[in-house]
Amino acid sequence: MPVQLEFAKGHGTMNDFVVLSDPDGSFDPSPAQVRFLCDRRAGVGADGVLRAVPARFIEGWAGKPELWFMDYRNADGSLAEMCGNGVRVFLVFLKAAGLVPADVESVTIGTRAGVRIGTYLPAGGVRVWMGRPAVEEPAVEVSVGSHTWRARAVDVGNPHAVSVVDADRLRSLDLTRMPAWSPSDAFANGVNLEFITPVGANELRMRVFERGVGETFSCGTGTVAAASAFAADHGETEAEYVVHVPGGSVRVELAGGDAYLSGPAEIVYHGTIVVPEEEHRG
Ligand SMILES: N[C@@H](CCC[C@H](N)C(=O)O)C(=O)O
Repeated sequence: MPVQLEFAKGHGTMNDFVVLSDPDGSFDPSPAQVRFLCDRRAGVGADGVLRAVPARFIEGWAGKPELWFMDYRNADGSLAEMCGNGVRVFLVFLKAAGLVPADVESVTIGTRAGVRIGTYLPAGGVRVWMGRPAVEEPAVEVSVGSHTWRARAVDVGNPHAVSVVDADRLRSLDLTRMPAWSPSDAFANGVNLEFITPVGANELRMRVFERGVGETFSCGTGTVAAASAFAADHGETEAEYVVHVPGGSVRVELAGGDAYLSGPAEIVYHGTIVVPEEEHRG
């Protein structure tokens, strides 16, 4: 049966999401329903879906059952462990929807990568504790067209591979198709691919090809991966970077092995949509 849903549309540095409130765990969208919601022509249009659901409804969740869980899906219907821009938008949504007290300063949420803690910033936006990224030596290769770079694999709860490229190349990269990586079995579950170039003291510019989406205007976990890889290249463990992406800028702090991501997030409209049960294209 088709389902009528209320939704919010939000974004963080133009990485955009359909946000759903599901307090009684009654709407677990199928991959086809996620694809419909994210379809920019036939549906709402977004890079992913964020479902706010109490963690007790998530199979396998071993943490506190009363937490709000950010159930994230990519636009192609696949599940991902984490979404950095999504956490900020999720926190803004929780407050706007009255799902957390209006005067709360920080919220701990569940994700498939574990808990994350977001703090509302006085000037707007959210700062998120992003866990402890695991950075590998540059042992994989990533290719776009005829160009190949060594890349570091970085685990930010979800998988990333970060390549440093020169500024002209960054501008002209063709990310309309998924870049290739080698060895081909390096990322059994796929990977998000970041391309970065330094643009000033502690400033990076980044483009990204996201697993399950394609090129997006921003990827929060990707910016944390980029900062972590760049810091590792320079033997730094304590560092702070502004990362510029096509959709804006975010700040990444690395301190004692922990990473923090700060940036804007907003809900831009609300709506109602009837979601078909099955694939909507014939
Ligand atoms: N845009 C997100 C990352 C979303 C998940 C990613 N595509 C994956 O499959 O791991 C972010 O802001 O981190």
